[in-house]
Amino acid sequence: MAKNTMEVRDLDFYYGDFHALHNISLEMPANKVTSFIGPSGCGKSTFLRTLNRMNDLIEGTRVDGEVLIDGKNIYGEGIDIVDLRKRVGMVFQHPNPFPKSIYDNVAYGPRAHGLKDKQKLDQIVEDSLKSAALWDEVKDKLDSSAMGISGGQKQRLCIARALAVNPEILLMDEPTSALDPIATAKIEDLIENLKKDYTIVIVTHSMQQAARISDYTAFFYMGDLIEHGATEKIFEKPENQKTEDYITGRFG
Ligand SMILES: Nc1ncnc2c1ncn2[C@@H]1O[C@H](COP(=O)(O)OP(=O)(O)OP(=O)(O)O)[C@@H](O)[C@H]1O
Repeated sequence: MAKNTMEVRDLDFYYGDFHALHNISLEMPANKVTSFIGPSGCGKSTFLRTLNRMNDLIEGTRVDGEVLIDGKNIYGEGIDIVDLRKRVGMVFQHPNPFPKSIYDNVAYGPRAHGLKDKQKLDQIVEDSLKSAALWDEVKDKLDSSAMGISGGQKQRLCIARALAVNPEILLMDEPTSALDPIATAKIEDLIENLKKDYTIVIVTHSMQQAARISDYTAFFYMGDLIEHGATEKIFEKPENQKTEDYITGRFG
């Protein structure tokens, strides 16, 4: 398996008695973008959250099956959740910077992991903001509040914050759905660039977005993974009738 490839095997997920995901198996290759699409409630976000154990925070949930990173099961014995969330970063639908300065938002993770050296922190903040294509816009106001920048800038700041702890995999849950088309285009360009260094998994409501930015697409329906494969194949020659109905707008 290539480094930082994520592979899910026979995964079932339950919210109490509700069986939300049924026997999902899927590989998300390194240095590629994999998109999850499907109608509302089909389980895309739930599945994304199983990939860094965010669902553990919801009471009464249960997971069966395996999620492997470089062959190691994140639900197996001896997994350190703090270390896992460092390796598998997450960006949410609504940009959620902390009510702190731009600098402190990005430095937050490295500091939480014990880094105190100012020079090293400065470098990480600069590198992360550059990687998130935000540096030029904020380099002269790093001490200003993160609450005072635009929505698109906030989302790139959240991406910088995720990158600052040096993850291997980046999960994004509808990262542009709260943004205007220009801010969306910037984030899409950024994703395209980031895949050189990271494995990227994104939930999107926009089929156009999935078609534009992803190498692989997985279509979910009512808790089942119906079909997955190369994005062009899914959009141009789907094998399953449900996939075809969805991408041609017949439902959802
Ligand atoms: N915390 C929860 N407790 C119980 N059921 C939940 C919870 N979160 C989601 N569900 C249910 O699990 C199923 C999958 O939801 P999920 O949010 O993963 O779907 P989705 O495809 O991401 O939807 P959307 O596109 O609307 O965000 C739905 O039936 C939903 O009602």
